[in-house]
Amino acid sequence: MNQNRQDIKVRLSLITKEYDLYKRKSDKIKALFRFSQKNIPHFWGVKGISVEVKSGEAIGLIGINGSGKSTISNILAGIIPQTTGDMMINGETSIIAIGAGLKPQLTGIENIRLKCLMSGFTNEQIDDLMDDIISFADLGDFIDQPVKNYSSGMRSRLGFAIAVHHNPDVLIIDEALSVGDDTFYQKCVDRILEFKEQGKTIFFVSHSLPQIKTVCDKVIWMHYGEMREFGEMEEVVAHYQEFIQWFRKLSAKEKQEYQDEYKRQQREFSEEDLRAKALAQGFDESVLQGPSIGKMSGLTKMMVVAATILLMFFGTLHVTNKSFKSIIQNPARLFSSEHVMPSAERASSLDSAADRYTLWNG
Ligand SMILES: Nc1ncnc2c1ncn2[C@@H]1O[C@H](COP(=O)(O)OP(=O)(O)OP(=O)(O)O)[C@@H](O)[C@H]1O
Repeated sequence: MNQNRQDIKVRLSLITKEYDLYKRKSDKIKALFRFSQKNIPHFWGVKGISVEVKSGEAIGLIGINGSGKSTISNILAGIIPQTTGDMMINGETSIIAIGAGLKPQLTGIENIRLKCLMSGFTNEQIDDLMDDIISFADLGDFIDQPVKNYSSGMRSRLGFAIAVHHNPDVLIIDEALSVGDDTFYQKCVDRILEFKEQGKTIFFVSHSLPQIKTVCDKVIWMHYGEMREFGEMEEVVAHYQEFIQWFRKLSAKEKQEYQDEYKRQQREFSEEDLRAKALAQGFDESVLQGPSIGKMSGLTKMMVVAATILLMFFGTLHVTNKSFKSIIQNPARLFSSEHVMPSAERASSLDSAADRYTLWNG
């Protein structure tokens, strides 16, 4: 049992992602100061998934468009926080998604240096790695061009070359192999298989079932924010194909009704539903907590606002050198330019004035 626990590289416990569907950017800022989030439409992109993955396993993420695959890969990579749930990752992660983290204005070489510096490499280490990364990306003269001039396949090559040279413990690949040509695809697959042999963990998001079959041992089938199935690759892929065949046979109206119903469930999913899920899966209450500041309760928000006002008040007192007592006696003094000296300070300043008078006048 202990051995098994040590071997676990990634553990997701009831992970959710709730998106706020703001109409305008300004609504997002306004919401920070609102005590209730009730009037903002919500959408649960991920509705509480739990999974344990071991070292050396390659996990495929499959599912129709909008089922939550990229949301999970972004949470795993730390690009976005989960709304609730626990995530344990034993080691470093690196994500390869088309263009993820690449700065369009910088050249290929500049992007390599920037991403490596951000990952904690020294300039000497980067100099040692640079030729290998450039050779893996195989972009010719384009390596000196700004990334904004790259095709999606070229961005994917650069992203892949950088990520595999970071030597991460957990490699997340989000559709990045779908845009490369056959030669590059084979080079990437070989490197992924090498990683697996070294005991690294791979998460592989793809719509291509042949790619999933080449790379993955196990598969997570995502369906409208739920993990519909997690298990051996062959079995889950077969069930997914059966679903796709069934879905294709539906009429346009039936397809629409099916999608509308699941989307409704994603909009109306509630904390009570999540609590029930936690209970059913044997989790305790702590798994219902999350890191998101936007989801603070009304009381917490009030306390944060009160603390901020107090901080500003005492900060102003400190900067303007006014005493708490004098402001309580006359609050208008807080905004006046008059300097109110605390009594002890006033006494000592009177003493020193008297001393100066004695010194000068004898
Ligand atoms: N920033 C966001 N704000 C609101 N909703 C979002 C946001 N990002 C994703 N979503 C919604 O969450 C759901 C899951 O999206 P996600 O991109 O994870 O799906 P996916 O399975 O990767 O889709 P695809 O196969 O099309 O790439 C979708 O319904 C999507 O519309």
